[in-house]
Formats: sequence, structure tokens, C-alpha cells
Amino acid sequence: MLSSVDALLGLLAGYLAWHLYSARRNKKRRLNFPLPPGPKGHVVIGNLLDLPAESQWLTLDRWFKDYGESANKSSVGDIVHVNVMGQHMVFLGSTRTSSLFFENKSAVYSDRPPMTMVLELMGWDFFLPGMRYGARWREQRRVFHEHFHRGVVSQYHPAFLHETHKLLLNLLTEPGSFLQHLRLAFTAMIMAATYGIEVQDRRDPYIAISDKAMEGISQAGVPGAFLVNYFPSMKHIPPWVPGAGFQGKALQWKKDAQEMLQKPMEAVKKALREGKGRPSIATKMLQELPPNRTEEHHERLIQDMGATAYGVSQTVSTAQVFIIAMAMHPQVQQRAQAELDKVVGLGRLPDFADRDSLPYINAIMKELTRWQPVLPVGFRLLAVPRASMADDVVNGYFIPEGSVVAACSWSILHDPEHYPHPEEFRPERFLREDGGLDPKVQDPNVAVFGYGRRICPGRHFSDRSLYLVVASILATFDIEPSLDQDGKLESLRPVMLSGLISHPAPFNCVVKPRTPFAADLIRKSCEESVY
Ligand code: HEM
Repeated sequence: MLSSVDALLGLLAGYLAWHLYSARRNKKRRLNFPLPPGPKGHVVIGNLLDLPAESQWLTLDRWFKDYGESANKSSVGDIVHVNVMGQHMVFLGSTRTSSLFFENKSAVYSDRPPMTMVLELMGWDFFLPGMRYGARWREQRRVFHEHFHRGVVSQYHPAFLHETHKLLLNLLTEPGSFLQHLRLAFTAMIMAATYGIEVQDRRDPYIAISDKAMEGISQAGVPGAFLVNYFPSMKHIPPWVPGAGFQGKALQWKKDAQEMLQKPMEAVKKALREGKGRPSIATKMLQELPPNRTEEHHERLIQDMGATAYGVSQTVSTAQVFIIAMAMHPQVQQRAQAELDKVVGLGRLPDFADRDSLPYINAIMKELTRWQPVLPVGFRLLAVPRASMADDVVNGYFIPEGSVVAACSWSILHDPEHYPHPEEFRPERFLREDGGLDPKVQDPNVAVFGYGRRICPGRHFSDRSLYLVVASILATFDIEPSLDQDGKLESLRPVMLSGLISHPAPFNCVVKPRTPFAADLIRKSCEESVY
């Protein structure tokens, strides 16, 4: 029997042989074209130690300036290459280059990297953002598009209104738990739209199921956390071999993912059998089996779509950024509240019909996603990097097949040419002098939701739900920094943690109703709210 030392030595020798072979093969393949510029790596491990565990976007931003291919060094460069243990990684620092790769050459750059731990061992092969390019992705993407495109998301407005009013009530009764209330509200919107399930409170079993599944993925999705992602053949090592603890972990996390896939679906089917099914994507799909699909396959598609939507939580992070931005910028809050008071008045809560008359609120939405993008660089699992499907040459640089290619939205959205003083939170940058939105300023959405064939299909859902939450909170609450021990206002600054999705480190602030009348309005709207 192999000892663990033998197994490790074997792996190391295999890795070195493969590394030498692929380095030589790449040299031959790339002919006269160089790899893109980037920091020089070390032997074997390449740039493994150069990419920090936290705030990688700042390191990348520096690399764009130091090595990026850009005529104008004061602006961000375009393209940087690193090599992490033989894995080529290419980072893109402008919308021009990102579009060149992901839109003009979408036939080559629409795949995702193979993440053996997550996709195979943990059974997350249902998860659309991580899915390899191919027939299953195409079919699942079609289903997703059908239920989340711009023309259909207004169907979910009643659920958005209901859950937003519940959020306001939660903020009124337990203001200190604002971060948890936001998480609950956005999960509840997804659950209502996809399954017609009304999530009750933070202790709801559906929240616990998603928390457990996401805990596994957040550990397994960290680059470098599991060697099996670099050496896929390790997946064959039996769990009893010393050092193969990843197999046991994968098995447990797979069970958690299965719960997330199956539990809501079982509940919808039961409700339908009992004649209690509420309108939702799953109920609608269960009632309409297309003639060319088996029932089993159809149910799997519904399950995969539901669990994917359930597992995506970027909107929550953006809403958390909103709270800290408001606490830091009272003058922005006051201007937004003045606009809301004028357009909506004090006697009702904001609605979707108000949006076109609220340019300042729309400018805040843009500035939130620009200032602290929650997917600042696409190389973690949920930040969804791409993988190249063939050898290619772009802008005179050789991009080997299998390279991880990621757009760095942080650098793109902090380019001073488009956004002067990019570190400042300033919604006014999106407005003309007459107060209307200025179409000449680059819309952050060019980078925030990705590109081409794999652009985020949930972007309209996310945008509408976030708009309602932002407008409704501003209409009814004041958000202020907390007082410190000496009674002075605490100074706040956004510390964005890397995690699976970038999110602000926990912070304190005070969320209080603007007036007693606003508190009454919330209670009344909640009593009347049905969906
Ligand atoms: C602030 C909120 C959100 C942000 C910033 C965001 C951003 C992104 C980005 C950057 C991608 C990768 C696109 C690419 O590869 O070019 C993506 C993919 C995806 N997003 Fe979103 N997203 C958000 C909310 C949502 C929501 C609410 C849903 C579901 C209802 C969703 C569903 C998806 C799916 C399914 C994919 C994978 C698409 C594919 O690989 O084909 N997203 N998102």
C-alpha cells in the first residue's frame, strides 16, 4: 500500500514533469508571440506568493500601472499575466480589452475553469456561474434567461414590494441587526420569485439550508485552498489515505448542496399537490412540461435554476455597501431624501413607477456599484473567471489554451479618466448640471455584470430589487455613524473583505426612522402588504 509520503512524492514528481513539459510545449506553441507582461515569478510556484489573500484588486491595480500595456501610464493598463503553479492567469484592466476577449472572441473565452473540488466532488455542477461551457450550460442559461430577462422581471414586483416593506419593519423593530435584515430580505425575494415560498424570519429553515451550503462553497472556492483544483487526478485518492481529508469535507458539503437543491423543490411539489401552490417560476414550469422533455429532466432543470438563484448573493453585499456609504455621507442622504419627499411625498412608500423621476436615487445606485464593486476581480468562484478554450493571440500576446482570464472591474471602475477622484463616493458625477442623468458618463454596468455570452442573467432582477430597497430605506430612515465611548461620531471607512463575494467588514451604525410619521407609514404598509 502507498504511504502518504510516497503519494506526495509521486505527486510532486508528476507535477514537476508536467510543469517542465508544459513550459516547453508552451514555448513551442507561442512561436514569436510573447506572453502578456507581468511580475516575474519564482521557479515552479510562479507568482503564487505575489497574489495576497485579501484586497487582491489593489495589487492587480498596481500591476496594471507597473506592467500593463498602456500608452498612458497615468491611466490603468490593459493586460497583465501571472503564472500560478503552472496555471496561466490573464487579468484585464479596461472595458476595451475585456470586450475584445469576452465579446469579439466569445467563441474562445466563454468557458469557466475546471474546479474539481467544487464541480465534481461537491456536486455543484448544477450551479450556472461555475458551469463549463457546453450543452448543459446552454440549456440552463436558456431557462434562466426566460425567467429573468428585462421583459419579465416586473412579475416579481409584488414580491419585491412585500419583502421590502417587511425589511423596513424589521429595521424599525431591531435596527442593530441591519446586515442580517438585508440578507433576509434579498433571500426572501429570490425564494418568493423562484419557488413562491415566503421566508418567515432569520431563523427560517430555508435560510439555514442556504447558509450551510454557502459555507462549504466559500471554503472550497478560495483559490489555493484545495490542491485537487490544481491536480484533478487527486480526486481518485480514496478518503482513507492520509492527507485526503478533502474527500470527507467534499462529501459533507455535497449533502448540504443536495438539501439546497431538493428541499424547496419538494415543498413546491407538495403545495401543488395540495392545491396551495403560489405563483412562481417553479410552479409555472412544473405545470408546463415541454413535449420534447422528460419529466425527470424538466424537474432537474427547475431544481438547478432555483438553487443557482438561491446561491447568488451579490445584491446583499451591494446593499451593505449602501448602508455604510449613507452613514459616511449625510449630505448625499439629505439630497436623496429631498428628492424622494418631492416626488413620492410623505404619505406613501416609493414604488417602481417613481424611478424615472428619481435621477439622484439612480445616480446613487450607479455610484454604489462603482465605488466598491462586490466582484472587484473575477478570479474567485463566484467572481466567475473565464477559461480560454484554445490557444490564441490577442493584441500581439500569446494566450495559452486553459488560461484563466478575468476582468478587473475594480480597476475599470476606478479609472480616473472616466471617474475623477475615483476613491470618493460622489453620485453627482453621474448627473448633468440640470440634475438629470448624464449619458456621457460611463455607466458602471459596462463592467459590473460581466460581458458577452456569460453576462449576468440576474442583472435586471438585482437592479430592480436593489432600487426598491435603497429608495424605501432612504424615504423612511436616517442612517448615521454610531457614537464612540466619548460620545463622538465614530469615523467609518469601508473595509472590503475578499470572501467568496467581496463585502464590507462588519461595522456599526445607527438606523432610525426619520419621523414618527415614517414609522407609522411602515407599520401601515406592512399590514396592508399582501402578495
Ligand atoms: C449586485 C448584484 C450582482 C452582480 C454584481 C452580479 C455580477 C455577475 C457577474 C460579474 C457575473 C459573471 C459574468 C461574466 O462571466 O461575464 C455574473 C454571473 C451570473 N449571475 Fe450575477 N450578479 C448579481 C446578481 C445576480 C442575481 C440576483 C442573480 C440571480 C437571480 C444572478 C445570477 C447570475 C448567474 C446565473 C450567473 C452565471 C451566468 C453564466 O455563467 O452564464 N446574479 N453575475
